[in-house]
Amino acid sequence: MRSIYSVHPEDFKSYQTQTIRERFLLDGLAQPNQINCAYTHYDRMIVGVANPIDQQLELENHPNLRAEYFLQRREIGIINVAGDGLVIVDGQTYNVNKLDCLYIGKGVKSVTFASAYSDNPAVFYLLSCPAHVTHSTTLLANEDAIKVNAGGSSTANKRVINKYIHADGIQSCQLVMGLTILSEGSVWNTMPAHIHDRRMEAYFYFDVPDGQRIFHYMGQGDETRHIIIANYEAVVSPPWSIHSGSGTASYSFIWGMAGENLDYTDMDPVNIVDLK
Ligand SMILES: O=C[C@H](O)[C@@H](O)CC(=O)C(=O)O
Ligand SMILES: [Zn+2]
Repeated sequence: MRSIYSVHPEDFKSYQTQTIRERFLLDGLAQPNQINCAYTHYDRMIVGVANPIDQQLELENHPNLRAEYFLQRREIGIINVAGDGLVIVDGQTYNVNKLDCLYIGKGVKSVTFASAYSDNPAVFYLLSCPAHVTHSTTLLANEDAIKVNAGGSSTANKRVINKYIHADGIQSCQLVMGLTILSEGSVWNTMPAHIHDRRMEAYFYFDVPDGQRIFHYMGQGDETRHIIIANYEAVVSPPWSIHSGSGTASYSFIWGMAGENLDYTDMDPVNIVDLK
């Protein structure tokens, strides 16, 4: 499992493209019949993708965790972004289809991923952070997620924010997770931008059309940089950084956070005119 270490904002100012990509971009996670995870030192969040095709994939323990099994001291949120999928949790099977979310609490010993159809396989995005108590394993279908309309077409940022794991949704220790779907013709996410020094965040872009890319902006509000991101790639946002993107076409992304609180709305906005 690849490790991503924390970066100081003063050091970040001197980074060129390649260093920004090495320190923050999580590419190559989605591989057929594999689970690939990265261990970040941002709130110890693990970011991963399980892409079962014609095999079941077991979430394996990792030496970094110094645990008896993956979820001994962790919780995990799972969102499927592709074909119909199954997640087997200590022997119980959950149907997790596109845009559905499954939360699994601390103490579960066995988590297995499978696709319902090998010719239209599931792609499960995973976020796992340390947990101190057990919250119930909970499946939330997309239609039952809280939806918030944001932005507008005149500013090319009309989108729907779907909240799954948060203070008023699926209960967790520190994980907050959901996804945002851009309307056709809208390309800007999270603009106006914000930071939240209390929580790290990771974005995972999906439904990016072939041949299109996302310009993802990061850095302190007056020292922004960008990296260009493809479908099924994730990017880590340090607590001091904005996280915002504009696509060359419409797209969707999963956001997820861990840290001090579970209040989705706890953000410190950066005015558009103050960005540099
Ligand atoms: O802290 C919250 C996150 O950055 C995202 O949920 C923002 C987002 O989905 C959007 O504005 O489109
Ligand atoms: Zn945020």
